[in-house]
This record gives sequence, C-alpha cells and structure tokens, in this order.
Amino acid sequence: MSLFHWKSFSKKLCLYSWKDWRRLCSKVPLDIHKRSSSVADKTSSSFLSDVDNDKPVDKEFIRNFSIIAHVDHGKSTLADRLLQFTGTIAPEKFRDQYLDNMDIERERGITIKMRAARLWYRSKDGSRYLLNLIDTPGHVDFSYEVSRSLAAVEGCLLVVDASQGVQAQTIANVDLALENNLEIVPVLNKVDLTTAEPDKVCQEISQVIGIDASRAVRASAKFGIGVEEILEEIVHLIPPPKGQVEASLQALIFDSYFDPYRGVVVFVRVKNGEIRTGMKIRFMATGVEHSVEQVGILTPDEVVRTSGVLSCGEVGFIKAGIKSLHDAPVGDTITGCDNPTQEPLQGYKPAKSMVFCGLYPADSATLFENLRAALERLSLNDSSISFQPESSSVLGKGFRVGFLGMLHMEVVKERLKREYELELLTSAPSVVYKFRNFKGEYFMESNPSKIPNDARHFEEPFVKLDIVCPDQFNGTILELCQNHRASLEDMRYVSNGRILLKFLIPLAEVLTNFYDHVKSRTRGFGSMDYEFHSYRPSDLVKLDIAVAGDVVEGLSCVVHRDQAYIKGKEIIEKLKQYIPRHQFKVVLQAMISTKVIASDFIQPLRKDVLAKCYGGDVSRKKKLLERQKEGKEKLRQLGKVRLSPEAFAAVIAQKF
Ligand SMILES: Nc1nc2c(ncn2[C@@H]2O[C@H](COP(=O)(O)OP(=O)(O)OP(=O)(O)O)[C@@H](O)[C@H]2O)c(=O)[nH]1
Repeated sequence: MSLFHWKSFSKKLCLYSWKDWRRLCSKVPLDIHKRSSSVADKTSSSFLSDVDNDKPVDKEFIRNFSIIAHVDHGKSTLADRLLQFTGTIAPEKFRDQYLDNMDIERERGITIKMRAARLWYRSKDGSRYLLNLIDTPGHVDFSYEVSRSLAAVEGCLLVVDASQGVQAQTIANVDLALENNLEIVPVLNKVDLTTAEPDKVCQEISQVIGIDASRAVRASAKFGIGVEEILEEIVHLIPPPKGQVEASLQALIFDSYFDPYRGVVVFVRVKNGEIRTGMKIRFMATGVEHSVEQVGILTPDEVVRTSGVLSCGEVGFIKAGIKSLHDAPVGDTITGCDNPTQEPLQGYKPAKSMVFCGLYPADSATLFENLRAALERLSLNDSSISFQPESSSVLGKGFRVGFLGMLHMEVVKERLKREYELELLTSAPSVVYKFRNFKGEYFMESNPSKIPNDARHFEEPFVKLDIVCPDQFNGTILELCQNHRASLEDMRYVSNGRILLKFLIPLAEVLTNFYDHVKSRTRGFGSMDYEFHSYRPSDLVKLDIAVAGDVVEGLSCVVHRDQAYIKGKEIIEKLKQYIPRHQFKVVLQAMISTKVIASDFIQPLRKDVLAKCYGGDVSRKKKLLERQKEGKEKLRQLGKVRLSPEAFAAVIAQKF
C-alpha cells in the first residue's frame, strides 16, 4: 500500500473509537456482499432468471427515482447497496462506486455525471417491480445534472447524513424536487456513526423542508442497514409513471453522449407512446429527423432490446445515426414523425458557462492544434464547455474556455492532462461582466484585457448563497460575507443550534477560496450552496498591470474600486520577485485606465564603468557616467521585458 493510501486508510480507522468498532462488529454484518447476495437469493436472484429485459414492463410496476443529497452524504454508496441487494450486479463484477465510472470520479470520490440503472425487486407484497434509479452528483457545479435527472422521474430518495443533518445542498436539491412535483422519500444515512442523531435530523427535515420525516428509514449505506426498507418505501410511496401507450410519442432527452463509432447515444424517458426500431422520429427543438436504429435499456450497461420497443414509463437509450450532440440537445422532446405530438415536454434551460479562463499549451506552437482537437472532443460529451481562440503576448495562442464552476474547470483541466497529455497554463478565472462603452452601448465580456478603458456602468453576476452552520459561528460568517460584498437576505434556525443564512453575493467573490474560508471559520461544520440570481450594478474598475511601460495582457482584471489599490500592490510585489534585474530600471505599474494607482521598480544591473579609470581627470569620470546614464535611458525606452510563463503563473496563483 502506498504511503498516501496508508495515510488515508489509517485516518479513516482513527475516526472510529473502540466502542464504535464493538458496536459495529456486534450489529453489522461484516461481509456486506455475502449478506446482500443471500438476501438477493431470497428476493431477487431467484426470479432474475425469468426476468425478460427485452419486453416493455406494465407501468403499474415501474418506479422511476433519483437519489439526491448534499455532497458526501452517501448517494453513491447507497446506490451500490441497492445494486447489490437486488442482485443487479454479479458479486464478482462488483466494485465500490459502481456507477461512477470516470477515473476522476473514483479517485476523488465524487460523482460528476448522473448515471442510470434498472433494478428488479420483489416486494414483500409479492409483486415484482422494475426500479429505474438515477444517481446524481452532489457538488454545486453539477446541480444542472440533478435538475435534469429530476425531470425524468416521479420521486426521489433524499439522503441526509444523520450525523451532519440538513445542509445547504439538501435544501437546494429539495427545492428542485418540489419544483418537479416529486414524491420525496427521506432516508437518514450513516446511523452507524456514534455522532449520528437521527431523531434531531428527523425534526430538522420536518422543520426546514416541511416534509414528514417521522417514518424516514434509518440506514447505513456503508454497512447495508435498512436497504430492504428503502426499497419497500420506493415501491409504496413513489407513484408509478403516468402516460398513455396509445398516445403520440413524447420522450424527454435527459442525457446524451457522443461515441466515435456509433454516433450520439441519447438517454430518454418515454412519457407517452412508444419508440420502436425503424420508426422516424423528430427532435422538436431542432426539427431534425432520424430513423431509430436501436433502442435499449441500462442495466447499468447498455443492452440493446431485440424486441425493438421502449414503452411509456420506461427509461432507456436510442441510437439513430445522429452525428452531432447539437441535433439532439438535452431537454428536448422526441416525437414520432407519423403521429407527432403538438406539445413538447417542459425542457431545461441550457447549461450556461459561469466561469471563464484562458488555457494555453506550454509549448504553444505545436500543441495549439492538439488543444483545439481535445476541446472539440470534450465538448461533444459535455455541452456546458464553450471555447473560442484567443492569444496573449506572454502565453501565445490558446483558448478562452467557459465552465460551470471552479470544480468543473479543474476536472476539465485534469482530463486534458490525462487523456490528451496536454500541460496547460491558465489565465485568471473570470466571470462575464456587463458594461457600457462611451456611446452607451451594452457589451458582455469575460476577458478583462478586452474590456475597453472607457468602460463604465459595470454589472456583474450575483448569486443566491445559502450557508448552514452552527449558530456559534454566526458572527464570523457574517463578517466573512461582509468582506466579500454580500448582503444578508434572511436568517433562520434549521434546528436547535444550527442556522441557515441567506445572502446575495457577487459570483466572483465565491469562486476563489470562499468555501475554504467557510469551512475553516466553522471548523468544518459549515456548508454552502449557490445559484445564479441576476446581473446587478457594481462599482467595478478594470485594473491593468504594466511592466516597463507595456500593459501585460492576461494580468488585467476587474475588481471592486475599493480593492483596486490592494490588488494592484499585491500583483506588483509578486512580479518583483519573479522578474530578473535588467540593464535598465524596470518600472511596474498598476493602472486604472491611464491613472497609475500603485507602482514600484526593479533596480538595474550596474556596471562599474570607472573601474579601469585609475586616478585621471574628474571630468573624464563624469563623462563616462553621463554616457552610461544615456545608454540606460535609451535601453529603458527601447528595452522590452519578457515575462516568463512561471512569473505569469505565480501572479495568477496569488491573484485567485
Ligand atoms: N460511516 C458511514 N459512512 C458512509 C455511509 N455511507 C457513505 N459513507 C461514506 O461517506 C463518504 C461519501 O460517500 P459517497 O457515497 O461517495 O457520497 P456521495 O453523496 O455519493 O458523494 P458525491 O457524489 O461527491 O456527492 C464515503 O467515504 C463513504 O464511505 C454510512 O452509512 N456510514
């Protein structure tokens, strides 16, 4: 075991006290797999042999649901247990986080993409049910995935960590579920922890979310406790899908990806009618028509149905020789060309890039084209990435790329490095600013160096920010938010001792290290969530940085007027450490338009021109010094200072 893995393993061991271990060992079956497969023998496996996945299922016996929760409350672990318990995955094939199949997801232990899987479950009432499960990400950057999954189901499991209680994203996800009129089934997870307080958390759920949680299943996804009860709740509380098989086809696209060999694979939920192989379908938003080549189900592997039918209420995939993801946008409705519906289903707003930064290959000449190809391929499967070419005097040719948030940006950068072997330099992340030019025309721009000097009336994106934390940290959180230009909108108790604070805050302020500050100020007990609210006017200015008289593109940024001097000074100090001394004096300036607000300089190298002048006439010495001064002045006017990419990266790192 590597040192790293050993460290994290031993850290996990230390989380349990001896009492914990004794309690766990006596109560919890250690071999989860054995336990779940033995129950599966009783309930599922015995009847899985006669399951016909090829035929559509009577919708009275279908339950479609998502699993939603705050980050790390145990969604993927619970999905694993449900897959095991129902015998969906053969024991020899099983691995933890089964539905998270991207390397980055497994290494970081986070879900980035939603995943669907169908499970068969024989209920205690004797009937056999088909459960379509959609596991969703918890991180705020990917909440778009959650809202997509919720439009495709009738209910959701709301997983709440019984030791942490209701957190900011629990509330945000419940709001999404309520918007979609879904049946919410609460589950109190991690009851194996000694710090678990299920009764208190039950009260919190009722108080904050307004749903009755008295019957909530008390579960431990880690140790397989309460899994059968959860399945019973799904079957009895979540309604079967509505819709008519005889009606015109209406199928909602909730996800899709591009396969270089098979074209676009579209994941759908059939709301009305049925999709059959060979039929002509129309994508209502784009008007594009195709013939269905294959339909199939997600077991979670893609299995083609030889019967060629996907019927009302079912979740599955279709392939129709589609070449571009833009022809089959997520959220669009598919209908039949012969008997089309007039009413498209309610779709989703397209995912919008919120954070932008420049990506430049370290060896720009050869790798620029590779970067373009890599971004094109990535954006085929991730429509929230946007990019366009840009160039910088320091970093050469690159692309300005838009992301959903900072984690999304990191994930994309990591994928570019691993999958395409691209070492990249990044310019400072920025949001999209709105401003007016001197003619009064409105513009939107994410690259601060492209904002003209006469820009005025700046507006920036604001987000609704929710922070949940113990009430003893109320003061420090208010102070933090005030320092980041937030305004308090509401404050209420979630439970005895924990509060929910609601703010309006500029997005640019929460992007960088803000979550770390919340965590450290609340000793790890605080959680936050945010969503876009609106563009609002702010007293912003464009800050330029000039080195030896030349403005350095890529170091420009938009800052609040009150922060401009401090920011400018910080950047200049950092540059001073990285720019080597030259023959001439290098002046460093921070400027708003043409007005210098902070400046410093790097001393020139000095050659002792009098060294060889032993004794001699004083006027001769003066002449030599005079000539040296003139030469340096000339150099200062003509000389250029090349900023190394390392200096650039260091300044960016401290700026954000
Ligand atoms: N003690 C205990 N730990 C659990 C339980 N369920 C999950 N965990 C642990 O909690 C951590 C997070 O679990 P995940 O299943 O990855 O959580 P998630 O909600 O899917 O996380 P995201 O996808 O990143 O939002 C992991 O270390 C799990 O082992 C449980 O019932 N008891």
